[in-house]
Amino acid sequence: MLVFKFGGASVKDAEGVKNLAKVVSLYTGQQLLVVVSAMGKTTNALEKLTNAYVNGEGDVHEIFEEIKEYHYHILSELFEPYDPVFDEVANTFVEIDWMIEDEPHDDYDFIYDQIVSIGELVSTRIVNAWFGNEGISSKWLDVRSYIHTDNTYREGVVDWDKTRESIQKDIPTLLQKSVVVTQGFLGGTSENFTTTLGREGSDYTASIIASCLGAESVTTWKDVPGILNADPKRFADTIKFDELSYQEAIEMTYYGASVIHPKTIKPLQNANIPLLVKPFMQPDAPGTVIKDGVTINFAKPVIIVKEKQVLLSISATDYSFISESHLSEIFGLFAKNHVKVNVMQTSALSFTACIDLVPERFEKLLASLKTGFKVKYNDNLTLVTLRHYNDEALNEITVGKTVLMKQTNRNTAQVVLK
Ligand SMILES: Nc1ncnc2c1ncn2[C@@H]1O[C@H](COP(=O)(O)OP(=O)(O)O)[C@@H](O)[C@H]1O
Ligand SMILES: N[C@@H](CC(=O)OP(=O)(O)O)C(=O)O
Repeated sequence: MLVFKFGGASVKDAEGVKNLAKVVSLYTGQQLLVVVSAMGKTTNALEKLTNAYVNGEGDVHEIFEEIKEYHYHILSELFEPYDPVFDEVANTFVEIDWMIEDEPHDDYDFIYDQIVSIGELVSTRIVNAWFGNEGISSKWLDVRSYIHTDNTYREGVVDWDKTRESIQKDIPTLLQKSVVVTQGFLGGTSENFTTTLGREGSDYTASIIASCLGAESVTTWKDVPGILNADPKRFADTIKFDELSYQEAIEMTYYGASVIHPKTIKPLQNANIPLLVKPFMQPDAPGTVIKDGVTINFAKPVIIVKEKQVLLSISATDYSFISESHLSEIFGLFAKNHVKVNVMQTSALSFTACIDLVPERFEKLLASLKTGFKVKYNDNLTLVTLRHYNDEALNEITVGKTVLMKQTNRNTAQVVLK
């Protein structure tokens, strides 16, 4: 069986939904499970809606109307006015209406997941209904009953045993009868609340399902020809990799290559399932295959750019040397606040860490660090990682910028730039 993943860019409008069905039609006769993300930039819009509802940042109803309008416009281009899919979509959106009727009482991350998840629930309803229209026999599946997580909202941790059992129990039989359409990015807790797996987590969903079912391969359909040595939106003259090893792909995504979610590769490597990254507008193109036993000579370095970085400098209040017990306390606070360290350095008197700016988490981290340490920070920075770097590439990347931190080893160079 095959697992396909279609991201937001592939279903950003009615043409995208039609194209998705055309791609799927090329695989008629194969057992196929299709994972779909929210349409276009819907997750960003739902994040805005959550911020408006919880923090009063904007007009909740106005933002919600725009989200509904966007989806109803796509629906009107695909279906006749009285198609049952209109009610399915309305019944899904109503969950948000119920939530925003009351004042927000719950934790931000919990509310975020209950609201933001609606994007995938709606997009899969639309894709599934369009399959019906096109004569593709399909079944809509609520992934929250199959991918079981703990209650770490916004970063659900998968309970692999429970997930494997649920997926293996039902899905193989369903796949014998029709294409299965399900949501990326979502999971469910044991109390039946919705979790999300981290932004851009739909690739990971495809990988979880494929690994539980021992799929032949996973294909993520993208708006790029495959995996390139750098993001083509930032760099000209990129080159495509025909093949990559699991190891290289893990390193690239770990450092922030946003083309694939970082958690995607490992489960596939463990089960020896190849990951294909292919362009959804050119389904016959070879794309990039990530698999075992690939060695390549990197003609150009791999460049990974991460924006919205913060460089934190932490010292002891009595100006004593930074000791192991200080570090242990600092890392305890990073872990407690779910803040990931991208690069770090210690000197005699301070510990410096480059982290992603996730505003709500950062504020909490800062407050707790300040109870025991002196903290300074610089925000709005960029972290650039070069894999298989050379001095020329490293110099080029830093031209006209101030380097606030630099770290190199044999394979990888990292610079934090202002
Ligand atoms: N090394 C890279 N190779 C290809 N694309 C990259 C790379 N790094 C970043 N990207 C970006 O990833 C985007 C595709 O990923 P993404 O937007 O997550 O897809 P989707 O949400 O549709 O699954 C591309 O449009 C490109 O701008
Ligand atoms: N919709 C979610 C999950 C996801 O993976 O989306 P995409 O496949 O469009 O990156 C997000 O935007 O984070």
